Amino acid sequence: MTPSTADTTHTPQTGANDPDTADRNTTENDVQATANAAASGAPGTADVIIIGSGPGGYATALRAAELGRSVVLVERGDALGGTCLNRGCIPTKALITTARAVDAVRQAPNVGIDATITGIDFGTMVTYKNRIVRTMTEGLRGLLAHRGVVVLQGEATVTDPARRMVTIQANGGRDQVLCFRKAGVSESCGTTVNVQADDIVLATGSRPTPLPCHDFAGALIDSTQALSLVHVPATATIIGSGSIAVEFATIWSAGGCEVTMLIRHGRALSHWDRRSGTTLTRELKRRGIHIIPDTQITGVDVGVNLGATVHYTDAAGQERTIFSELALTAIGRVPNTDDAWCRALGVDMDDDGHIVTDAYGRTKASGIWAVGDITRGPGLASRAFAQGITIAERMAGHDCTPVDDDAVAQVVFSSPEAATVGCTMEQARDREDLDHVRESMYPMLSNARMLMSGSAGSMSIVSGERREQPGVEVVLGVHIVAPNASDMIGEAEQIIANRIPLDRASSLTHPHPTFSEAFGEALLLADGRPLHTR
Ligand SMILES: Cc1cc2nc3c(=O)[nH]c(=O)nc-3n(C[C@H](O)[C@H](O)[C@H](O)COP(=O)(O)OP(=O)(O)OC[C@H]3O[C@@H](n4cnc5c(N)ncnc54)[C@H](O)[C@@H]3O)c2cc1C
Ligand SMILES: NC(=O)c1ccc[n+]([C@@H]2O[C@H](COP(=O)([O-])OP(=O)(O)OC[C@H]3O[C@@H](n4cnc5c(N)ncnc54)[C@H](O)[C@@H]3O)[C@@H](O)[C@H]2O)c1
Repeated sequence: MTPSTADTTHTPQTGANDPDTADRNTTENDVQATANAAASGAPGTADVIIIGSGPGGYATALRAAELGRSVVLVERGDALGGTCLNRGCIPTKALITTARAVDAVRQAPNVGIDATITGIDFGTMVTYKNRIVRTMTEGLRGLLAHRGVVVLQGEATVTDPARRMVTIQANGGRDQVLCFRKAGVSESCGTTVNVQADDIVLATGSRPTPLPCHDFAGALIDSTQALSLVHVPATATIIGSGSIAVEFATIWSAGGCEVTMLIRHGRALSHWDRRSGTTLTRELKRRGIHIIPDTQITGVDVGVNLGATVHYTDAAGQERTIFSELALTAIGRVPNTDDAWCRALGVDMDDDGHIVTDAYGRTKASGIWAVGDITRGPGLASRAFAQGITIAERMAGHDCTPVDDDAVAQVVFSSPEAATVGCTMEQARDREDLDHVRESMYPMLSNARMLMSGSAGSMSIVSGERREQPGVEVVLGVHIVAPNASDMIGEAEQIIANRIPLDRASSLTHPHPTFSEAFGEALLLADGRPLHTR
């Protein structure tokens, strides 16, 4: 397996042999065989070709290669890892590390440390973020090479869906498609490369949604531009109240920026459970973030070096404006499925442009699969990883468990964190397959570690019975706001996804004294056996 070069000025060399496993040897032999074919001008072949190297694409590639399939992964960007590693999860969390440190210093006097913040060096924050990103993307390149995945750098299009032919063209100012078989070693392999595969996996990801009234321009920026800033803005307006809005409010506010959030509803995370949204909104305000609820954006004025003036109507219907150095639009993302070649694949798409698949990632078109943000469901790296594994195993003929979107946990890495999995009380009440739905609220400050943290929080558990299993109460949803919510939600996800009965889940111990103990106590409370609560 290797790509063929349409202009055969260069014969690709084979990668170094890695004798770790027999499967790897098979793959390397395929590489050699098709490299010879490529030299004679025949089309390159692979068992699987994947378009896009984000979490969905690279997880599929890693698992497919592990299962002994020959894999080509195509990425048009310079770095591997897609949005998550380069413009999403990793850089934001690297910057949030600073926000955590700021919180710790603010809390320091309460625990006997005389500490104040005399300045925040955003340049150092950016260097730190870039170093983390580089380490992760280079690590991914090394891992892919180790598994025998051939990486091509160029713009991919599916040119013949029926034959599963993908054409890769040099892009980004380069006149050659680059081929990586070893980490860090590239070979030029022509301006255009064709690869024919048994299976094509689409993993082209998503991009920020612009405001209906104004595209991104000047000081009206998206999250990618926000991550490229080399200074903290003095003032910023953030439009939206989802994960991106709340995380940038946390980062910039910690860096000394005066942040105003213009939100459509009465609370941040309005599509989450009410208690979490209300608690988090209060905590963000307590940290100095200005939140204006029930607004509707009517226009934005921007100009080079002139900042951004956002026009909106407030809760009373009054026309208002707010001026700031920057305005960040964070109102969701659109799937990258609008290219003509993608529309011509013969796959079904929903009204938002998401590709429709079955539970295993298979589209309507034979041999074409889709993974990650281009499919309908939570736009999360964690989900894309799990989908990628499922697709690779299904393509290899394995019997595997599909991803259950209803049991995918979401975390917002604010201060404090917010985390959710499963359904809210309102959603559970509306479902016809559930009976005896109820909600119990655990008072977070009765947990010792919560008390020590100096932060407020909330935790609620939604439970009920599934009609198919009457008499067995199970956990249906868990919603947490707490400094370590991201660590606690994993346990809740296991309990919900594996449908562990509430009486069994609540009988497990939790190390003492920990934040996770709060979840154990909340389960006991939900099961009608409260210990340290009334
Ligand atoms: C600011 C931000 C923070 C986030 N934080 C988190 C978080 O903390 N936790 C979490 O779980 N999720 C987070 N996410 C979401 C997460 O990043 C995405 O869900 C995830 O990256 C989706 O993976 P993907 O593989 O579907 O697509 P992407 O990661 O978008 O990757 C798609 C790749 O395909 C490439 N591509 C597209 N078209 C072509 C083509 N024609 N040829 C070649 N290559 C192509 C693109 O260059 C890109 O590299 C965050 C997102 C953002 C924006
Ligand atoms: N920690 C994480 O897991 C994390 C962090 C960042 C981003 N992400 C992912 O990235 C994607 C994008 O995040 P996001 O925060 O942009 O989207 P989101 O879907 O989380 O939130 C969008 C917000 O924008 C608001 N909104 C929508 N249209 C609007 C309009 N016209 N005017 C004003 N407000 C409007 C919505 O009410 C909502 O509050 C999501 O899929 C998210 O899961 C995840």
